[in-house]
Amino acid sequence: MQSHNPTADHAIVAESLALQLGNTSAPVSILKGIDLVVPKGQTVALLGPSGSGKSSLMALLSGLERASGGRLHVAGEDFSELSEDGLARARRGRIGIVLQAFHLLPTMTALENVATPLELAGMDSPFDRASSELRAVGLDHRLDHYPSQLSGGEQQRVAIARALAPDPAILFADEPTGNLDSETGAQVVELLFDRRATIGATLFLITHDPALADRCERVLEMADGRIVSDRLSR
Ligand SMILES: Nc1ncnc2c1ncn2[C@@H]1O[C@H](COP(=O)(O)OP(=O)(O)OP(=O)(O)O)[C@@H](O)[C@H]1O
Repeated sequence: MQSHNPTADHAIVAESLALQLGNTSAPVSILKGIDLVVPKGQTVALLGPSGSGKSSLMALLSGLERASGGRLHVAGEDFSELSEDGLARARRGRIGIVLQAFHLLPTMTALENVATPLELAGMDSPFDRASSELRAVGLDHRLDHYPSQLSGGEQQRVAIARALAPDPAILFADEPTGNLDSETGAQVVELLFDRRATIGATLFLITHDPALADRCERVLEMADGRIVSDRLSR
């Protein structure tokens, strides 16, 4: 008989997740036991004061950093069992990440910025796929432009296209509008939610903006390394 694996039904299952930094003689406890279950396809906003641990939690959940303790399953993979290399492989294609600073490679065009990770992940027709995702974010006329030739809003749209082109199970976004003016930020948010809905990815979004948080189905709040509030917003 096949055993039922509850972690496969969820995008994220974290149990007593902990993160300590600093050296062993003077460890600093950054995350102090996070328990969190996120169903597939849910949109989750993470709020909390500066220094409360939001980016650190996202770094663990997205596989950018390893936890110091606890268990973590993400998109059906046991992240707690993986080495750094294993995490990098597990992230590929499963997880998309959009950060406040767009992190595009300056020597590559918009098209190359989106296509190269697809190529590295061994996906078919990376350039066709990249240009179709860039078209979906309204940048078909900017494919051959370098990041320095694009506005902030356009650069963030390239970053969104890069994150979504592999069809990830989970999209993580850390203050994705933090470097944009409010009108451009609002357009980028529309696009992010629209594209996410089209591919059905789970969304995990860090924001300081309560209005943006309310667009998500669920709102978590952190304080001092812990989740202190967890509510459904609609
Ligand atoms: N590499 C590090 N070494 C030591 N302490 C760190 C390190 N990175 C983060 N911290 C500390 O961990 C705590 C949580 O930081 P984190 O960046 O996760 O908070 P945050 O809620 O995302 O803050 P913000 O909203 O300002 O981005 C902070 O007290 C920070 O100083």
